[in-house]
Amino acid sequence: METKTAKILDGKALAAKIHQELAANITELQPKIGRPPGLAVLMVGDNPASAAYVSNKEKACAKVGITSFGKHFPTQTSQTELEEVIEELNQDERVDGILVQLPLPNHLDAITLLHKIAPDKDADGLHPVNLGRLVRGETGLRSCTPAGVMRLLEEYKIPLVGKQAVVVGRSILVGKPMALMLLEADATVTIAHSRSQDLKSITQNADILIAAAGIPGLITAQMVKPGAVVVDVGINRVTDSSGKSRLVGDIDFAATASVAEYITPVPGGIGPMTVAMLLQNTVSSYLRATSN
Ligand SMILES: Nc1nc(=O)c2c([nH]1)NC[C@@H]1CN(c3ccc(C(=O)N[C@@H](CCC(=O)O)C(=O)O)cc3)C=[N+]21
Repeated sequence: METKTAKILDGKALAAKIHQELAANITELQPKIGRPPGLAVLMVGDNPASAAYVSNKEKACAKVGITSFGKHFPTQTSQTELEEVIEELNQDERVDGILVQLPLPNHLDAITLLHKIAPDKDADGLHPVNLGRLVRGETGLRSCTPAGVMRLLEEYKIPLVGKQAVVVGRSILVGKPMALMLLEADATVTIAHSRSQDLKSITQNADILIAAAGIPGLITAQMVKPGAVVVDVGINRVTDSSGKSRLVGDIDFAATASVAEYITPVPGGIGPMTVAMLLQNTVSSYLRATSN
């Protein structure tokens, strides 16, 4: 019997292309504007995963010509101190984007902190003003991970109008804004989550299935409709039987690849797209800040 294999939605390649386009834009604009775009990345504490992500973001900035203002604070840093730093960055004309790396240490209130970021410098697109703009279909900074998913689907010309899209996960970071963006693109959207009954019967209807629950192996091949487009937003570090650590998504990739028409890999799928959208948001803020 012939076994089919899904085509790969290559986020890593598209992210590289977007980086090149942004770099070319910046090279052209910088002499006219008189300064490069700037992104401030605030990290608190020494969570090794966060440190690795932050360092990736800073490297990506350097590659495209965005100045990164890295601010690394000790774990005990107070809420007031961080709020003051954000206030200064809001006023700093060299800074177009501000990002607070999550998760934060427990004594800090992430929500209150994110509220302090000037909405037009909210490179992560997580400020309530930007989420509200998304609800209303207004222009604004869009959350990076779901924006990266949409950009990747667009690149491969995946039809969305009238299609059944199922988002598994309802976080503020991914699930909720993802559902809104799919709705904006005229898909018929269902949000499933940890309390959903009979998850399989829901996912089996999906023409477009987005897994964003953060649970390794949650989506098995039996849960996927043949010919579906499957997007894996999960980034889970697991230790395999030989004791080696590796990244896996929420989807059983090997088995699902023989059922789906398209699939995103982990790594090399949505992770790099998230970083590309962060840089793109920073450049849009730069254009807006300098165009008047
Ligand atoms: N304020 C804030 N904004 C975020 O966007 C944010 C955050 N906090 N906290 C943590 C999560 C996680 N996240 C990732 C982004 C890219 C990759 C990525 O590029 N991953 C590579 C692999 C990297 C590796 O090998 O470790 C890939 O999937 O190919 C992963 C994870 C952004 N986050």
